[in-house]
Amino acid sequence: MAQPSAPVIVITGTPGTGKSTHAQLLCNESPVPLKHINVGDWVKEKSLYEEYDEEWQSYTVDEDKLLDELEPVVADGGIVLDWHTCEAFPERWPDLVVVLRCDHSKLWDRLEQRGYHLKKIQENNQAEIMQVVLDEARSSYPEEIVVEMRSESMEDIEANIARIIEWIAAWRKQRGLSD
Ligand SMILES: Nc1ncnc2c1ncn2[C@@H]1O[C@H](COP(=O)(O)OP(=O)(O)O)[C@@H](O)[C@H]1O
Repeated sequence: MAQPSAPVIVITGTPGTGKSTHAQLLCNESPVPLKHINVGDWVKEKSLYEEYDEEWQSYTVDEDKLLDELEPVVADGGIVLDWHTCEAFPERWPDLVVVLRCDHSKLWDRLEQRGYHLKKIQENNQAEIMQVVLDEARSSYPEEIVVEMRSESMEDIEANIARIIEWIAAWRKQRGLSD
C-alpha cells in the first residue's frame, strides 16, 4: 500500500473542550488535505451503536462496528479523528494524539450553553478535573505522540492549530514528503 502523504491525528478531550472547533479549523488551514471525522456523528449517521441510553442522553457505541468502518479510511492517512475518548482506537492508528484541556468553570458554562442536563454537566466536569481523557490517552499510546493543549480562549485555538500545522510539516519532512 502507498505510504500516506498526511498523518492520522486524534483530537480528543472531555465534551466541550473544543475538539470539533479545532478539527474543523485544522482541516481548513492545513496546507495538506485532511478529512475531519466527527466520530460521534459517524456513530449516529451509520448506526454504529448498540442502543440509546436515555439516562445519559448518549449512544452506547458498537466499537467493533465503528473500528471496521474507520479502518479503511484511516489507512489512507490525512484524517482528523474527533472523539471524546480515544482508547478504542488501535495503538498503530494515530501519529499524533492531541488532548484538549479546559478550566472546569469555563467547561461548565460551555456544557450548560449546549443544553446538557445537570447530571451530564457534573459528570463531564468531574472527568475534566480528574484528567480522565489525558490519562486514557497516556495509557493507550506512546508518550511522545500524546500532546496536551489548553483550549480556553481563541488565542489558544490559534496557537494550537499553528503548532499542529508545524508538526504536520515535520512529519512530512521526516518521510521525504515536503515540497
Ligand atoms: N479555546 C476556546 N475558546 C473559546 N471557546 C471555545 C474554545 N474551544 C471551544 N470553544 C467553544 O466551546 C463550545 C464547544 O466547542 P466544541 O468544539 O463543540 O467542543 P467539543 O467538540 O470538544 O465538544 C463551542 O461553543 C466553541 O465555540
